Amino acid sequence: MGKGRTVMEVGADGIALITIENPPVNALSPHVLLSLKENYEQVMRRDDVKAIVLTGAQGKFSGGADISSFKEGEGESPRNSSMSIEFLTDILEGGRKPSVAAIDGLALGGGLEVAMACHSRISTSTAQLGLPELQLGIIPGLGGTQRLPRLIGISKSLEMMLTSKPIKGKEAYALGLVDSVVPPGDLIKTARQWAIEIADCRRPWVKSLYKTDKLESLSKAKEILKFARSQAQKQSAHLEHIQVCIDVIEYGIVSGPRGGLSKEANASWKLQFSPTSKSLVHVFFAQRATIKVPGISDLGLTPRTVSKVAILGGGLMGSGIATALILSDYPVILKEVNADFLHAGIGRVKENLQSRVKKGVITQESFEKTLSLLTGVLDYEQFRNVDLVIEAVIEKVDLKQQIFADLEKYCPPHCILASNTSTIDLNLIGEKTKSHDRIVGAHFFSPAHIMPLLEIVRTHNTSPQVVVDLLAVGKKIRKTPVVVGNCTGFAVNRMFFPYTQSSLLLADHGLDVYDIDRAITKFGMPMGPFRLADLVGFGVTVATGLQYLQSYPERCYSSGLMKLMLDDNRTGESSRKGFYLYDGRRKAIPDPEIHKYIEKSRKMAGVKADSQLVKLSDNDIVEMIFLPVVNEACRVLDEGIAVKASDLDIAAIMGMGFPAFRGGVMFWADSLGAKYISKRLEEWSTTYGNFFKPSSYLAQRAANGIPLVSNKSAPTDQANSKL
Ligand SMILES: C[C@H](O)CC(=O)SCCNC(=O)CCNC(=O)[C@H](O)C(C)(C)COP(=O)(O)OP(=O)(O)OC[C@H]1O[C@@H](n2cnc3c(N)ncnc32)[C@H](O)[C@@H]1OP(=O)(O)O
Repeated sequence: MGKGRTVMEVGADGIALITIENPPVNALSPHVLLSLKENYEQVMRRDDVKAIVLTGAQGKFSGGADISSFKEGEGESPRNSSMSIEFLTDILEGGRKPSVAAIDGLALGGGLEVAMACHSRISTSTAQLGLPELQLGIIPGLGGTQRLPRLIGISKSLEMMLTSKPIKGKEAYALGLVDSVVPPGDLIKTARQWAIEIADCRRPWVKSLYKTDKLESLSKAKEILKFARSQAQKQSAHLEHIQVCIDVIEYGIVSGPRGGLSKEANASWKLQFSPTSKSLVHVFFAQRATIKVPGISDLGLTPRTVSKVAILGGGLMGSGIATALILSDYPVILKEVNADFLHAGIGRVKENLQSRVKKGVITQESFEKTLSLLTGVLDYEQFRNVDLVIEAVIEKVDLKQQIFADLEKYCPPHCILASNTSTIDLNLIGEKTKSHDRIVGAHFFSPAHIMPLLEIVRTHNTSPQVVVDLLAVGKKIRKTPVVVGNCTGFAVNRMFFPYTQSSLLLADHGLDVYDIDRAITKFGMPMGPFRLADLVGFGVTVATGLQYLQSYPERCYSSGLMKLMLDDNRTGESSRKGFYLYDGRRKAIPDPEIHKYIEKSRKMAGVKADSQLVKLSDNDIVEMIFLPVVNEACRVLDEGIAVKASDLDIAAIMGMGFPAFRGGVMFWADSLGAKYISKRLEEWSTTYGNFFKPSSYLAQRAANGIPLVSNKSAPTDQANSKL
């Protein structure tokens, strides 16, 4: 990110046009803000300037404060307070000359806050306006908590801040956040005219900070804020900054906006250095770094056009993938083996789309249009002009081998041949073909049209062009791709296996499964391992567990617990009986009966209930479950299966539900330190066996006293050499 600047041009009409220039998103770096302040000090002095139009270069107003500079200034006194009060409030908003913001593209965070300090805002209909600071663990720090409620009311402004979702220019106009919506070509001209009219007192000179007409009454305001506070407490108990944001808004309403500004500035500065913000900022950059893959994205390859996609298998995965693709305008051919299966597959796609219509995400009209992109087939006839095939049939090696041999016959030679397998070695799948360079894994997560992660699995033979093509498809369907190497379980499932196994080990050793689920949920996972096993179904978990046992026998804890329950027709949520019992509304109710299975499983494993383990604290439970996950993540990195540690953070957050506010599994591990993790694992391995044995990568880092991940977003040397 460059340091940026603002550029000023004074026209014969007396308008100073100030343009923010800091590609790619015109972020408000300290340089940009300083330069803006200097421009303003100059225009206030110049007699030839009547009014100011503020805009952003390259069709983007501003993407907000420069996130990469957040770590600067820790321990110093707040910089935001002088910016939000002395500059924005006293010079820009309080100055003798009016300012109009001309907004195209983005006005996010600090960008929108600067625009709100202007006396009027003109935007295009497609401009995106929002205050997404909360998603970074901070609160708006340039007056947003005070000006937005005064421009559009508390209810809507709370919604915008709490969801971090931007609104488009048209909606902003309806709410009163912008004063006019014009085509991009008329933006600057209109803003100039508007600024002149304000200066000539032909239009109102509005200071947002002191507007009151949109604010709800004090009693109503308190009611809205109380409700928001209790909702946030229920949904995001770990996230203190949400409560701080609500407090700051309330303070401004009760004590006046000027006091609100100071409180906001201090709180936002402090939050910037909180562990939550550091984690979420790491996640922001880690997510954007997943597409930077050495030996792939640095070759200067251009993605080839993918105009048509074919999917094999209309089950849960295949139909979800088809839904994701047609929703992004890809024409899709869905192949099944018989008319009944095909009918069911298309039915699933329809249901996925219908649920969007019900939620108001798409209209009935766009439902019809989207569905018309899907064609069901029973043979390969229409595969002759597809550019990408995604196989999503059941996990049977011989079936997949036959399918890939057929695909080689029927698809054009340039067509990418992808498999959605979650565990099977891709070399095995492609064994009966000569097309190894175009075979790749496209591992989606269920439900595929909703879950944001796409694991792109490359073998030693997959061509970089194919990976580049798939990265582009992933971007178009709005998935976050993580490029990984080929092995049993790839990255996400490799991390999932020890998660499930350590939970089963603890249960066999006498720990209450409901206590485990509670401790893990308290840590921030959406549900505990046993509730998750019920959701996924024991059949799948037992089958994938076997694959792991075959591939990595030296470090498996093999528990018979789920198999025992499966044999008794307890399959998980689908049979309304798993570790929990389920009523008709999916409520999970603990079942004392499960002790019977645990007793049996314990006997089979030849272990005894351990009085030490039974007394474990919540923190110890979390560590006994997640430190083996960290250990496996270290192996994945060491083997070059993942290119960089930050990719594993994203894979854990988006594929496993690891709490983003902890920064991902490796970022969290670094907060504990390799030495501590290795020591704990070593202790447990002497008592409970090899399952806990620290990997050589971890042990080496611990012994040498270096952080687990020395440079979190830099590729490992091993990754370069092995992939
Ligand atoms: C004081 C204030 O209240 C505090 C704030 O303003 S906090 C900042 C608030 N703003 C935000 O949260 C916006 C964050 N950015 C985004 O959501 C998206 O980047 C966007 C919608 C602006 C653009 O999305 P998109 O076009 O898909 O591009 P995207 O790949 O995300 O970003 C392009 C590049 O700009 C960088 N970038 C985007 N916004 C940035 C920002 N605010 N600061 C620093 N870098 C930023 C990205 O890291 C990326 O860099 P890279 O090319 O080196 O990987």
